[in-house]
Amino acid sequence: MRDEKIPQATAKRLPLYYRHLNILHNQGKTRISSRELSESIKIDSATIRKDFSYFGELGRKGYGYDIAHLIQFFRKLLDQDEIASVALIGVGNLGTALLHYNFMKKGNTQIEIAFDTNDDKVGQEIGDVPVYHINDLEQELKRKGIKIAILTVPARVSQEVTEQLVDCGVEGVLNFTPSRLSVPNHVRVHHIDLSIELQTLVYFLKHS
Ligand SMILES: NC(=O)c1ccc[n+]([C@@H]2O[C@H](COP(=O)([O-])OP(=O)(O)OC[C@H]3O[C@@H](n4cnc5c(N)ncnc54)[C@H](O)[C@@H]3O)[C@@H](O)[C@H]2O)c1
Repeated sequence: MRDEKIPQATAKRLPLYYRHLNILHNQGKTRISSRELSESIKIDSATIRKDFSYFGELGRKGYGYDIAHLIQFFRKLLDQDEIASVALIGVGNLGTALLHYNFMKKGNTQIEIAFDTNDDKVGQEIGDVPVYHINDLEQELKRKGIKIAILTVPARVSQEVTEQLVDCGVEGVLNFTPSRLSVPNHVRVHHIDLSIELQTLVYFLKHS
């Protein structure tokens, strides 16, 4: 691999390539051109070639890409052989839906534990995931060595809960709340803001 930083946009597409290559592999395909890959994955072929170029020669001119080789390469790159344990904070409408959604079928992440303040939820198992009281956050996260959290609490408590998470050693937060969170430099926050995605879609429809 070249010794240069991979752009965030490229890094975000890697799991998509990995998932799609597995689908093609399961369909019995053994090799694919960047044009064919582009058509099936709906990303233009110049972007695919540029993304892949960060990792050296993954394909051959006139031959295309060997699918099994690419899968093996991306599996290693994305640490797919290791399962990342995740905690979910806030078992409301969205949190409950995510607990029922089985991440394992799609990748290498698994929600192992959930937390809430509501006594009606604490002690339940939702989608096979146990729900604990937020007061047990530190003890349970440290016991399980969990470093990634999904945040599905109301916006008004999101900063306070994030600070609790950071104090417990969490290094990555997938933030579903509309709040912009302040975190120390070593912590990474990814925002999933559905209203912004929708507004962006509306903008593109109007301006393209
Ligand atoms: N529901 C959606 O479709 C949706 C979509 C996108 C984003 N969001 C965002 O996701 C977040 C959750 O939305 P929702 O509809 O599931 O809300 P909700 O009110 O149904 O659920 C929030 C849950 O968080 C719990 N909670 C409150 N304070 C807590 C704390 N300090 N620690 C732990 N748990 C706590 C509550 O008891 C509740 O179970 C919100 O910030 C919302 O803006 C929701």
